[in-house]
Amino acid sequence: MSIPDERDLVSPAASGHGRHIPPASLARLTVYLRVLGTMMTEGIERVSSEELAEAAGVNSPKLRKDLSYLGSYGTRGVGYDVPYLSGQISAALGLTLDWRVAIVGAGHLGRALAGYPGFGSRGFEVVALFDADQMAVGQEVGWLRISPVEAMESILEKTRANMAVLAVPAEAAQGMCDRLVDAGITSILSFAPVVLQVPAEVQIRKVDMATELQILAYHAQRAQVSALATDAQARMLR
Ligand SMILES: NC(=O)c1ccc[n+]([C@@H]2O[C@H](COP(=O)([O-])OP(=O)(O)OC[C@H]3O[C@@H](n4cnc5c(N)ncnc54)[C@H](O)[C@@H]3O)[C@@H](O)[C@H]2O)c1
Repeated sequence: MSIPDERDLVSPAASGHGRHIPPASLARLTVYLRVLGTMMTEGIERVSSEELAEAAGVNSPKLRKDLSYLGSYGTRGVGYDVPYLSGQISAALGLTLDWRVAIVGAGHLGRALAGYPGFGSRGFEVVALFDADQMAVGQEVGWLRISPVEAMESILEKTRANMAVLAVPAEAAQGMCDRLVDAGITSILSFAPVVLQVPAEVQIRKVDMATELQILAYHAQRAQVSALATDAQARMLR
């Protein structure tokens, strides 16, 4: 993901509890939600913060801090009610809303996203897929048919899309973003490697795998340096 900024924070209204949720906590909340979902399918009704933290791969003080943003503190000795906590996180993340996603750009990425069956169970229904290439228009991807971008506004209205994913080349991204905004879309996820300008009321997130890889490389290099330093220290003490 791109470097977090103010826009990466959930608005007080969206958090449902009047507090901003920092981006790192927000990311972990989605992990807790997935873990709680698995617990519910296994019929688990209560979970301690230690158990939930372990299943999510975090420490329990961090988990308790994250959940405190929702006003959820659990009950000492009893833990958290699994379905209730899951509902609370879903509400804070806005997942109780009906998210209907349109994908703009049906190339490698757009088709892979449109064909992925895992979004529905996480609350996101892909309702339309657009492309500017007449050769692509009409082709089927999963259960969707690629629509011509010329008809985007009317199809967005007809499908009641309220979220969009931009998977077009960088040079087409701002123009398509403007059209989405003009059509009333206020939540946009962009894969295009450009900075997009949107009005303040529009939420935009950028997915940048190259940035993620650079961050990963930085941490891997730090871990290597620190392992070498520990080695050298151990040799000196021998
Ligand atoms: N963030 C990441 O990690 C990541 C990874 C891969 C690709 N990307 C970016 O995602 C975008 C898509 O990548 P891809 O590999 O799918 O490219 P692609 O060339 O396979 O697909 C792009 C598609 O967009 C269509 N298109 C062009 N202009 C359009 C317009 N105005 N309206 C609608 N459709 C239009 C093209 O016809 C094509 O089908 C690119 O900007 C790429 O740089 C980002």
